[in-house]
Amino acid sequence: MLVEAQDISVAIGGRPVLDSETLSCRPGTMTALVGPSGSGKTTLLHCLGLLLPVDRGRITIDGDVVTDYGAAARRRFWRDHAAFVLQDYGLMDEESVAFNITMRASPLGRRVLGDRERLAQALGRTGLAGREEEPASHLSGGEKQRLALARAIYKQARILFVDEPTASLDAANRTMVIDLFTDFAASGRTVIISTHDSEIVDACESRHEVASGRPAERLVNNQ
Ligand SMILES: Nc1ncnc2c1ncn2[C@@H]1O[C@H](COP(=O)(O)OP(=O)(O)OP(=O)(O)O)[C@@H](O)[C@H]1O
Repeated sequence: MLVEAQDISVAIGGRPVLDSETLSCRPGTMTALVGPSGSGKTTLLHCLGLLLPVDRGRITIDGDVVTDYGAAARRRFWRDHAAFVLQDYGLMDEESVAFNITMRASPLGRRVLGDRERLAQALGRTGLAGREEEPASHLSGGEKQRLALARAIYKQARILFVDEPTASLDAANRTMVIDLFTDFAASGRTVIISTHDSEIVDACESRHEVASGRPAERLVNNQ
C-alpha cells in the first residue's frame, strides 16, 4: 500500500510536536523514520497508522484520504490491512503465545484455532517454536517483541508499522528481525519503522528525518 503524508502537523497539549511533515512510503520498501529523541518519530508513526489524528495536512493510503476516515473505517483498516509492533507490544499477558499470534480460540478458550501452518511459520521465523502453550507473561522483553512480530507475520498484513524494533534484542535476534522486515518488504508489503538503529536504517530503501520546525521536504531516497 502506498502511504503519502502531506504537510501534516500535530500539537499535543497546545505544543507543536510535528510540523509540516511530508513523506511517501512505497509498497515493497522499508522506510525508516529517524531523528533525535523527542523529535516526533513515534508520533508520526502513530499518525500514519491512524492511531492519532492530525491537526493539519492529509494522509492518503492507495489514494484514499484516510485523514477523513471515521471510527468504523479506521477499524476496518486496522483489521484488514495493518499490523503494529509498538513499544508496549500490545500483548495479552495471561493468554498463550499461540493465542496472541492467532487471536482465535475455541468457545471455551482452551484450544487455539486458526491456521496451524501459518502459526508454525510465524513461530519458526521468530525463534519461538515450542513456546506456543506458554503464557505471554513468561516471555522476556525481547521474546515479547518477537511475539508481536510473529503476530504480524501470521496476519499477513499489507502494511507494517514498527516502533523501535531492536531496542531489547541481542545481536543475533536483531539480525533475524531485520531479515524479517526485508522479507516483508520483498513480498510487496509496506514497512514503516521508527528507529535509532543505524543497521536498520541502512537496510531501508528510504529514510525520512523527523525534525519539527524545519522545512517540509526531507525525504532522502537511498536508491
Ligand atoms: N501523549 C503525550 N502527551 C504529551 N506529550 C507527548 C505525548 N506524546 C508525545 N509527546 C511529546 O511529543 C514529542 C515527540 O515524542 P515522540 O515519542 O513522538 O518522539 P520520538 O522521536 O519517538 O522519541 P524517542 O526517540 O525518544 O522515542 C516529545 O516531546 C513528547 O514529549
